Amino acid sequence: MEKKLAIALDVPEKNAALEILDELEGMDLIIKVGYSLFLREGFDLLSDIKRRGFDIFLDLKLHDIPNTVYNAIASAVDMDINYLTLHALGGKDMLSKAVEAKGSSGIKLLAVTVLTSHGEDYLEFLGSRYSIQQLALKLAQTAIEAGIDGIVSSPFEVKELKEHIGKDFISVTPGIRFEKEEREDQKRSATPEFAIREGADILVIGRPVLRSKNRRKLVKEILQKLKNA
Ligand SMILES: O=c1ccn([C@@H]2O[C@H](COP(=O)(O)O)[C@@H](O)[C@H]2O)c(=O)[nH]1
Repeated sequence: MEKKLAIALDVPEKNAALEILDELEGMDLIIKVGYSLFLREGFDLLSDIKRRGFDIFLDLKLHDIPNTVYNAIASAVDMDINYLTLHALGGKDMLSKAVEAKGSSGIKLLAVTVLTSHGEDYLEFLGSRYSIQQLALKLAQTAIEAGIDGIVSSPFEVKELKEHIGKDFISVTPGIRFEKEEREDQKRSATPEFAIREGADILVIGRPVLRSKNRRKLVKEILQKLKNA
């Protein structure tokens, strides 16, 4: 598939969001809206995003009992969104119900494996007998078997997932940072070049773009890297 860039619109409210959307208008981008902005601004903001020609990635990271996730996704299919996340940790039954609720709608369901803010120490703390790589693969395999469209992981797991999962899927990688840039809370972060090389299909980037003095220029540069891949 054509490689894409998702901008994480992690800003506190609508005016800040619109300023960024206006700056990026006309570019071939996915706009990722997390639950903090969505809870504050709701569907109106999603319409603003669509009106500017962007695809919408609603990052709600659903994780609940199967029936509740089924109902959430049944509601989501009526909205004009392109991608929606849920946690693979919710298990096979939850993932299968999500796929059932999605039905024939065009929405792409993306399963989050191990958050990019976690390191091996967190799995040790949980008493896991799996490494991050192993757990991400196990969760991704379960999600893809259930019929989920894509997998969210750090760039470090992409190659292994692509090699071991016998089906096509969309690989989505947050945790993107430029060389020598502050990683903040991202423990498994990598450069755009690395993520592309490993086979990621959608790169998700938030703060490095949001804090840039010239967001449009920076986004253009990343899009060029994706185009050249
Ligand atoms: O494992 C995950 C899953 C989702 N995210 C989300 O991606 C962006 C990353 O933002 P940055 O500012 O580039 O760190 C953010 O919205 C997260 O909620 C993730 O980082 N890791």
